[in-house]
Amino acid sequence: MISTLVRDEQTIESEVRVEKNDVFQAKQFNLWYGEKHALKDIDFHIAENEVTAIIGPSGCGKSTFIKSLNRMVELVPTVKLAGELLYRGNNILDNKYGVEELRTKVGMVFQKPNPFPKSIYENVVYGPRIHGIRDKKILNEIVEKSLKGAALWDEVKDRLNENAYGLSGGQQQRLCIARCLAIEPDVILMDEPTSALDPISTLKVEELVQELKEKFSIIIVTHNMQQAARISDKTAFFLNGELIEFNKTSSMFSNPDDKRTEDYITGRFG
Ligand SMILES: Nc1ncnc2c1ncn2[C@@H]1O[C@H](COP(=O)(O)OP(=O)(O)OP(=O)(O)O)[C@@H](O)[C@H]1O
Repeated sequence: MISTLVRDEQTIESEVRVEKNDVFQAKQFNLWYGEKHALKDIDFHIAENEVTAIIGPSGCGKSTFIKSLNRMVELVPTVKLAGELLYRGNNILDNKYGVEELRTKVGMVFQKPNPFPKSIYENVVYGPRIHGIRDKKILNEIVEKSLKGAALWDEVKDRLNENAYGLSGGQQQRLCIARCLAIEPDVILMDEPTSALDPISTLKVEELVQELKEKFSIIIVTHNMQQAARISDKTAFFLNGELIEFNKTSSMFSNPDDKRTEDYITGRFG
């Protein structure tokens, strides 16, 4: 009987902890904005080549959490951090860890498309140029590969020198994804990337996310629970700065472990 229980426990554990490497692990991670305790004792692991969705009501700490993963959150002067955030096994909160290097590995796409007021071409080569790539042939290859990766190439290949502001909102967001791919990241953070897009553009970005996870690990904040259910492998539910539940998306949406998760996903609050 005992051995059955032990085996069952292991099976439950392995449901989430499948045999893949973790890209990120949070260990007792805490964050304060001044006196405001915005993230509380977060223990969490994010597997590679998966889509991890972060859901929860407004103000629960979703954006704060993903902005911690590339240390962007530290741009807020009042921020205090405690605990550990491991990227590929190294604690990124360690003073010795280079933020620049981290940001070449962990790219980010924001809620509102934010292309630079430059040509489509210049937007994509911006990051590689900063990293010292000058060879025109290599830059051209990066542009084609990144735009293809972001499912935008066919729509823009004949207008690469036009200003990015001339693209539609959905195209601009895919350009921002291409700009992110151009630095060859390992992880892509997406903070509500479709909330400013129409349904067709949203669908394109969702399909793209499914393709991108073959090569990258994706962490996506979304207010849209149907979207989390459609595109993610695992889902984390945050509430008031706490990680309430983290599970396979199919399990969380069909049979949540915690009553608060159930209340949220069935629309009783939020
Ligand atoms: N720069 C800041 N200074 C002070 N408090 C902040 C700051 N940014 C966020 N907060 C607070 O931290 C908490 C978490 O905010 P966060 O933006 O991470 O929530 P969220 O879940 O992403 O919300 P939303 O879904 O509305 O974007 C909130 O109470 C918010 O008011």
